[in-house]
Amino acid sequence: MSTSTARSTPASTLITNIGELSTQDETRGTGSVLQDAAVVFEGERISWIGAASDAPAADEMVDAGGRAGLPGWVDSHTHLVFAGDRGAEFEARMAGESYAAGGIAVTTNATRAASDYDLTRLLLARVAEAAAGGTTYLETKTGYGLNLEEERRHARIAATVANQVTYLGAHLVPAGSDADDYTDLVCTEMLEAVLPYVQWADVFCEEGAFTEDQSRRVLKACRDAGLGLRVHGNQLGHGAGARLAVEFGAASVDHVNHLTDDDIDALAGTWKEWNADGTDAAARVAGTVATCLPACDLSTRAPLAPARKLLDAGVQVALASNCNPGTSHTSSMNFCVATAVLQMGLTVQEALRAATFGGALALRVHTGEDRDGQRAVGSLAVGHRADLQLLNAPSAAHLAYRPGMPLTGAVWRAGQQLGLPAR
Ligand SMILES: N=CN[C@@H](CCC(=O)O)C(=O)O
Ligand SMILES: [Zn+2]
Repeated sequence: MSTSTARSTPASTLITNIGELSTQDETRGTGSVLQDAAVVFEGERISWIGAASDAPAADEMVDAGGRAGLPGWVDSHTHLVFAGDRGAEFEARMAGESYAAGGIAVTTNATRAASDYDLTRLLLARVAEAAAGGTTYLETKTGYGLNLEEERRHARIAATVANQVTYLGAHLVPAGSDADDYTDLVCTEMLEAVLPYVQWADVFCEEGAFTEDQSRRVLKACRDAGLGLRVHGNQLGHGAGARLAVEFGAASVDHVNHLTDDDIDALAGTWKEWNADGTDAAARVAGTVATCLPACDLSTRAPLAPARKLLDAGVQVALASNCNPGTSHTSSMNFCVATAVLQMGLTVQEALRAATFGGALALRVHTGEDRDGQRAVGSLAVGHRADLQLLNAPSAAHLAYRPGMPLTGAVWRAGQQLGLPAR
């Protein structure tokens, strides 16, 4: 992600006197939360982590003053390439209307009418807003273009700003199109047009959007084209989304509000090897992450996704903002974490993990180098990307203990401290 708010970077930075450091580093096991800790960055990478009393010297020293530190948020599900406003639709929903996929068309009209300049400006502003809230790595999607030229344009613009881009041509069948003809287009020329810009493909498998059969065609064509897969599924009702995600080895199924026990078992099955005793942490093969979107659940008055049940079944969970103008007009991961703790039954550390390591797992950047040659994100360990946030609080529990308070105190992305808006 690039914004103009980054400050110049010293060769090395020591952040010391961190009262509580939630590393989310799996290899530390139960010792992943350090007290009185310090971290050293060299360029974009973490070069040292440990007790503040043992910390080496660095070119620059930041005294955290006992505040809490944690990885930057990894937001693995957003729709930030859009223009227009759907506040009236939201207000009608709060007055009793229910959410339907058809609202997507309103944003499609407004987005098609926006220039490249305006869409880029809007996207940059949204990414900067997310970064000011502690998000240091994010995915975004196409899906408001819904014709070949517009989907290509949105993918191209997204790729200039987001860390990873997902092709969601199969978001809605545009008005006046035959569903099967449109699905064919998504699977052929449109797919070819977006390929230079995207790493992932997604399909909205839901009543009012794409059927199981159409979704299967999209997933197959996109997999054959070499894209990683994800699915918008089980948002509005019990559907085929989670099942298809497992069948196709998708990296995530997102929303998951309406899951049967069989769906949960199928998702858990993809994590069997990961969860087996004695598997080396670095060598484990990731399964299908269940991505929960609490801000969306609240904004659509949907039943909250069963994050607790999923975790208890052994499924890896991510929390993401789903920032979009229809169902979740917020990029606040602090809000998602607070909701997951207060309403979805997660512990503080489980929610932090889902919003950092879980998102990285869903984007397959939890370990090693990502597709752009960048480093692992979502956890703090030597060699990982230096993405860290300090809270204006002594512990991360304050995110849920003081919900809605402006707790993001300082953010580093790839070793660069971001200039946060003054309060
Ligand atoms: N569910 C499908 N897509 C978006 C909503 C899109 C819209 O209504 O504009 C979502 O993830 O919630
Ligand atoms: Zn979405």
